[in-house]
Amino acid sequence: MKVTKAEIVISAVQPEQYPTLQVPEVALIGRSNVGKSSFINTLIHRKNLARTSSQPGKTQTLNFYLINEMMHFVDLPGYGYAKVSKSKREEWGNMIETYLTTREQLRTVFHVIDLRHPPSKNDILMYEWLCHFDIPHEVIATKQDKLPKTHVPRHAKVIREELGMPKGKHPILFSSETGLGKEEVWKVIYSACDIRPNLDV
Ligand SMILES: Nc1nc2c(ncn2[C@@H]2O[C@H](COP(=O)(O)OP(=O)(O)OP(=O)(O)O)[C@@H](O)[C@H]2O)c(=O)[nH]1
Ligand SMILES: [Mg+2]
Repeated sequence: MKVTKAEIVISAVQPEQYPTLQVPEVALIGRSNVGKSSFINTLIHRKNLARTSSQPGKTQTLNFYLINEMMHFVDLPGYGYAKVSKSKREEWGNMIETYLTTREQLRTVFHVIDLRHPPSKNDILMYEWLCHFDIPHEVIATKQDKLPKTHVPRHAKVIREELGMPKGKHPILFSSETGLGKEEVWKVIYSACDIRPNLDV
């Protein structure tokens, strides 16, 4: 996709603040600091439109980005960051759950997991939760660039097995550093959102 226009629409905490524009949406979910905001920047070729940080807990609201005036990326706060207070974590959990279970124009969720490590307990719970609520989702195994190439297949297999992904499904290998997986992700978006690329990259 050639992204000619990308802008933040709103940082929302309440459903009343969600954009009213009727365009298909894809959302990013995953552990704090796993690389959700970086994933968005990589897909749209922007350095830091979605704010990133080496400190976990950077994204604290539901951030809606409008792309080419035809779709939204929705960046969600991360889960599983121990240093965030219990009440904040509950608040974020409710915010995420409300969005994921009520947003009609949500077409798919990218569930981002760190390829270097086996999925955490929270990763597994989130995966099961998405399956339980029948929310369309794809697993993204990111930070591929941080692993020696020969280790990649073994790590991808651990993620598949620990999550209990069904036969024929596999995590999409991704790197925000090298752009690996970008084309595969855009294909998922075209299909889920029923949009056509203006120009392939
Ligand atoms: N090497 C490498 N670093 C990455 C990759 N993706 C993200 N990072 C780094 O990981 C850190 C966290 O990235 P973010 O995109 O801010 O993570 P996040 O999931 O949005 O984090 P929260 O908003 O805190 O939940 C940053 O220092 C990024 O530069 C990747 O694919 N490869
Ligand atoms: Mg973030």
